[in-house]
Amino acid sequence: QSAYPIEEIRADFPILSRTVRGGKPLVYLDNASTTQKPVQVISAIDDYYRNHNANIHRAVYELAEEATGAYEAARDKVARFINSPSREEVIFVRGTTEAINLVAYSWGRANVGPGDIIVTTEYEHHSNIVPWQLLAKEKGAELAYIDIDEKGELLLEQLDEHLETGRVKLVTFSLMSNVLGTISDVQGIASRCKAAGVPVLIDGAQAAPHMRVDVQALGCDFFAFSGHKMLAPTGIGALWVRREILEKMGPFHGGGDMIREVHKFETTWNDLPYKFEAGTPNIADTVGFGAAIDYLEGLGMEDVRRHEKSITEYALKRMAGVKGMTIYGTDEISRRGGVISFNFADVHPHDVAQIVDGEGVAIRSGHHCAQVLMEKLCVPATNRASFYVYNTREDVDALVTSLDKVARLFKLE
Ligand SMILES: Cc1ncc(COP(=O)(O)O)c(CN[C@@H]2CONC2=O)c1O
Repeated sequence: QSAYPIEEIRADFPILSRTVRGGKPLVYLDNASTTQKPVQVISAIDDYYRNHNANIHRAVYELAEEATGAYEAARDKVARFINSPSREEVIFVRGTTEAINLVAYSWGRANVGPGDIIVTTEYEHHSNIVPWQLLAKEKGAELAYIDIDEKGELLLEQLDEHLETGRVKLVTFSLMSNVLGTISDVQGIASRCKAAGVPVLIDGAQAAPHMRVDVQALGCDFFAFSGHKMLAPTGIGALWVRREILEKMGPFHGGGDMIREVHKFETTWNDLPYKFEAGTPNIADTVGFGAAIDYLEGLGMEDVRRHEKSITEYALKRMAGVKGMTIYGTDEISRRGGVISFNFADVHPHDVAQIVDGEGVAIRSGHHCAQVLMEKLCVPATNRASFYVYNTREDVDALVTSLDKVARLFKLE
């Protein structure tokens, strides 16, 4: 669409001018793994260390006030970005993995017991399966799955069956699959869980960077996502918890800042959200997270999603013409994010990625931390191309040209 300032956007990402493999222009199509950073984010971090660096929340000198102000301003930006009812419900964590582990530890241990069921789905990332396996094993609870159909859509009648047992204590799922791109029927899940009085955790790692997220409209109780998948540095992300639940949760880590008073044998906790932010946090990268949100808000999440739908639709069409290609997931573009996983007949994905890399195109080959899904697809791994705000149709053309080369090399028909 003409209004989308793709050239100005690309100029904001120095790394996109790189060449690789002997002078070939970099075509970066592994955004589901991590995204590149605009100069606005890089400069925000640089400026913080050059001019405002101090530890936060404690000292009274001006530098510390500036550092605290920058850190807490980032929290306000995150709260607005996900339409949280308040800033106190936003906890900074390292990323989605830590966010989900915090819920499993601080909420799960106090609320899940023997015979209880935690429901998740077949297409989850390991960070939304393994913490629940650990909790279930420790508590004598059970893990249950919602299966997917051949198009990667969740079979919600299975959720009904699990809920009918009356033993379900949590339903936890990805709003968008990082492998299939499937955008799940969150209204269908949340309405069923609300009717059954069961809390919902949404893994928003793949969704939050790519579509407007409104935790109030989603009707979830926990929402986890990572900064590095949305133009921000690694090592910073956020967990949103509905206040009524958060107020009842015990702390995750003990230490400085999360306390009010420490005596030899008794300690009282700090207010929300600081009760869940022990120790010196990742201040500079949090400031970078805020700058990334400013950048995305500047583009507008509706335009981000519109651009990605256009690129993904174009990619699906062009890739369908490549010989020997199998594409996983739905071709219903309104239910698919900017992620395309695919395989070539019996060519190992690592061989495909290697040949494609030789043409300067960076895609991912592997199980994408979703081995339960790989079992379902009956493949050890897939190739995955994933798009973001700076990708172009020319990037897709470069991908398809390199995939045609794979088809020729392996004489695929
Ligand atoms: C859906 C989903 N959930 C959880 C995570 C874990 O996030 P952190 O690693 O930031 O804690 C990821 C990361 N996506 C991975 C990262 O590498 N390749 C991927 O697809 C993800 O895509």
